[in-house]
Amino acid sequence: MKHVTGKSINLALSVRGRSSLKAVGLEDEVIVRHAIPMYARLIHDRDGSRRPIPYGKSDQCIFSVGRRFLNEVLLSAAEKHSNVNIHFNHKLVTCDPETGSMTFERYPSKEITTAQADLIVGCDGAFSAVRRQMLKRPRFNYSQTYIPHGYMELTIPATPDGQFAMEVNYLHIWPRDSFMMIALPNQDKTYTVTLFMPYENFEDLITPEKLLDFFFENFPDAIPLIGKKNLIEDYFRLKPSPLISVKCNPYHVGDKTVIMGDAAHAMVPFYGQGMNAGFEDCLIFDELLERENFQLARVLPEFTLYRTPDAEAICDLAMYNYVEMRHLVNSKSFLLRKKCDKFLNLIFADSWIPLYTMVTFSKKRYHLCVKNKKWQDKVINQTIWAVGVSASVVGLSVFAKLLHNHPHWLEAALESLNKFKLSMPLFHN
Ligand SMILES: Cc1cnn(-c2ccc(OCc3ccccc3)c(C(=O)O)c2)c1-c1ccc(Cl)c(F)c1
Repeated sequence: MKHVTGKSINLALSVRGRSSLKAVGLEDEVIVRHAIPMYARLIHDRDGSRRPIPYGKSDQCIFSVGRRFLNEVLLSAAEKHSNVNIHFNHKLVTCDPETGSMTFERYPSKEITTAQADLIVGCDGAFSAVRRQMLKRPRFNYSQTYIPHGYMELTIPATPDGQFAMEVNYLHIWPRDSFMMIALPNQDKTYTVTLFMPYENFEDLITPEKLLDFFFENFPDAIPLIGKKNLIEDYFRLKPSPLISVKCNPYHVGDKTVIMGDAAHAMVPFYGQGMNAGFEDCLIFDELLERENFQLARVLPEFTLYRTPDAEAICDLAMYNYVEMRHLVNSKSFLLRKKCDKFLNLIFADSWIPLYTMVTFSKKRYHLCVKNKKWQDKVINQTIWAVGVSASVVGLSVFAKLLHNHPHWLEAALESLNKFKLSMPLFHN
């Protein structure tokens, strides 16, 4: 698979994305025919040990799907509709979001062609050409953040006998402080490995020796899996891709233009929700079309109003995870975090659900996941505080009762304290 800079080779599909595929009758084709379920994380430690942490019940899994396969399935399904015309190799050069006029440059002829739309739906990614035109309009809010980390995709080939080189139904994670690496399985028995690292670290690894030393120190078990030759060739052939988070508002212009997916809310990949959020945009937009009887003048502003809090919440959660995960210096801290999550969920059952579980394995609106998490934290803190206070009260009353029943214990304690003070020159005033 040729690496296209900035486009990950495989993606994590979870329940939100599945629901959108189901709505267009493609869930089985993607899930049954192609996707590889990952029922747990497999945390790789520096010493080469691996520990699985299941996502939860057996039906709670995320799926690894290939971008190319997904594109092919979606395009094939779209072109089956007689009213769909697909024009490849047409780059949108500019558009007028208010009138729906569009100008394209054809590749490779560079011929300019125009078109007029009743509705422009801009799903053209984090560096959207449609959004660029919206940006020129008054009262269009926009913010973007490049994080110091970049990412590079490497490959773990299949074994000589054509099998997966690692355990297959896992999301492989190597948590290493500010370096993070993950691997998702592909249908061709390879793994796509994504190395997340500050650009300055990528820039430090300028020779094969430095690269191998770095991997030997941080990801020793990955060297034989990727292969030294492949690692060196891929690493120096590719360039790290930037990671950007984009928020903007509104997502529409009048009844003529709407943006969705990364064009509307690009997020850093540390929640594995980018594609799921974009697919969920489509489902929500479709439901609004039905509900408002295709009145675009109502549907578009409603889409902005409804979707903005959720899109911004998941952008914030992904950035929050980016910060959090860098403090998981090794697998033990990652494991501890997840064990705490599991313990609290066991103790507080349905009133305490790990945030990752709410986001990944439910369709609860993203902003309500955050709201619920804040409520959960408040309840936990209050519960722990109450347990702490009552334990102290109980402890003190037991202590007072003991002293009441054995007054000589207090005399003996005070006498030995005096002796200790006399023996310590520090206490002499
Ligand atoms: C592609 C994909 C799909 N889901 N996730 C994901 C993300 C976060 C997770 O935990 C957050 C957390 C763990 C421990 C402490 C705080 C937060 C978990 C998990 O719990 O398994 C899984 C990723 C992913 C993407 C990039 C990196 Cl670097 C990564 F490690 C995983």
